[in-house]
Amino acid sequence: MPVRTADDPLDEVLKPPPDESPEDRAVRLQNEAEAKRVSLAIDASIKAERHARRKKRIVRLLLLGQSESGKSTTLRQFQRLYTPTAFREERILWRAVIQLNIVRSIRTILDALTFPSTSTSSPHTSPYSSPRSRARTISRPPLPNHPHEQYNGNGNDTTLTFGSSSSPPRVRHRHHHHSPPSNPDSDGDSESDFVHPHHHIHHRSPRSTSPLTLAQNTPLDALKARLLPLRHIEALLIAKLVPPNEEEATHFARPGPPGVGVGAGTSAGSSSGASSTSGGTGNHAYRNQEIFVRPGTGWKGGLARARVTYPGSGYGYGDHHHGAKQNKNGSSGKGSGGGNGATRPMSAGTTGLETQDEPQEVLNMCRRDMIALWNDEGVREVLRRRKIRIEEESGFFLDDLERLTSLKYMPTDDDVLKARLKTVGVSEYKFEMEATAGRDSGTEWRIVDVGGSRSQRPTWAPFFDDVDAIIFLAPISGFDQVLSEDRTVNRLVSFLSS
Ligand SMILES: Nc1nc2c(ncn2[C@@H]2O[C@H](COP(=O)(O)OP(=O)(O)OP(=O)(O)O)[C@@H](O)[C@H]2O)c(=O)[nH]1
Ligand SMILES: [Mg+2]
Repeated sequence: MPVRTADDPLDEVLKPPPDESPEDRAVRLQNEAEAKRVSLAIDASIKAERHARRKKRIVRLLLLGQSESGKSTTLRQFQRLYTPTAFREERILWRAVIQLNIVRSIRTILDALTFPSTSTSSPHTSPYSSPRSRARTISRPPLPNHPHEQYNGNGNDTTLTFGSSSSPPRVRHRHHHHSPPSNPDSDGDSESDFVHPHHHIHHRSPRSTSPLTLAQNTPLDALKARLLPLRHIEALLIAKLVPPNEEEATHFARPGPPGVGVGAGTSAGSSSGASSTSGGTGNHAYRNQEIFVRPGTGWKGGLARARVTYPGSGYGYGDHHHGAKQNKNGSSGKGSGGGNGATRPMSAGTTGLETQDEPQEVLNMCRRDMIALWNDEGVREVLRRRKIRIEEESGFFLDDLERLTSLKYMPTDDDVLKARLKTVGVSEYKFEMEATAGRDSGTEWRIVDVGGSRSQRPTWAPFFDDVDAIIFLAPISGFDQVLSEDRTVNRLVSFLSS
């Protein structure tokens, strides 16, 4: 039977040496007292933390619904109502999204004028065309492939006249001839869409000078040339919004054939890795696909010129991003980042964003032309006949150009809520109600925002387990609309089967 030499093996290890001097003994005792003090402090802190965690109520909320149903908008509403200070500080960062929304709306118009019906302005392919018109065109046969509607590559073959011409509607084809549609008012995507008392489409030799003008007597070609910098701005904004390592962050629309549209062949310029941001030989299939970024703060961080740490800010900028193929137990899962001590972009007034912003300067420079373009009756008529209702689309700001293009423009709360940036992936945001929001502090809200398009829905599954509430958003306008990702599916039907 073994003989015990000590009650505690540690005593054996830690016991003082037998020949310890009185001085060494004093030092040792002092060290032991200090160690005990630190240990007790750690115990007390752990106990207090446990107590606080038990006291704090955490509410987990999952936002679900189709794409464009308003999930991210609802999230922003939460931020606006319950963390107003943080929301206000962040508004300047939304300016880039609003700029991009504007630039893309303008390009949609110019594309509609430049590519009458074979290109992206077709309701069959343009995400900017009204969902209603898309719904109506679901079962239509493909567009007639009229030779005169095809782009010939020189960028000058199709020209439009706008203005107060009293000439009757007419279509002239210098190189091609075909019979006009039997019913000019039919709902089809026919040549008749482009015939209007106030404008005339015709083809001319590439060398001819455009006789065609906007109502303000501005030749369309000249206007397009003056709006060319918007192409660069579009690429620049995407490069700003998309983190450098984001491979599929954007299906950025590629420019059309050389020399056509808002601008052609403008490279991404300062692109810092935004994939396929531009290029002169783009594939039309990608031309008008909607731009998206991963949710979370990645794009916001990219916009901020400086960062600052807000200890105890109570607002979780360090939201947890979950990739499309990642479940919530993945490497970016809960428990890290966010909350106190999170890093967040600095806000307006301190970053200098409002004074040194190239896109804003370019928009300011182009504002007269953009306003003229949008307000031109002939242009409106072309859009109407093309059934492109950008004013019904999310991210529509063209009615507010005067204000939005000011050099000192600061997005209002409403602007931020209206801005459209598609979500891909899943992200969790932490909120702790600010005292100014008039609510009890102590409740932490964790809101999960997901991408709503059909390809994104498998990523929702892991988040059902651990939620206190789910808000499923269903836009009531969807009854006669179709999914942008599949225009053969009615939105309401898709919603009911989600
Ligand atoms: N008129 C109107 N527009 C709204 C309303 N709610 C949201 N919107 C607009 O509709 C768009 C909805 O976009 P998001 O909130 O980004 O939609 P989402 O559900 O997050 O879409 P995905 O990120 O693609 O899944 C925004 O541009 C809003 O401005 C509303 O109640 N009325
Ligand atoms: Mg969203």
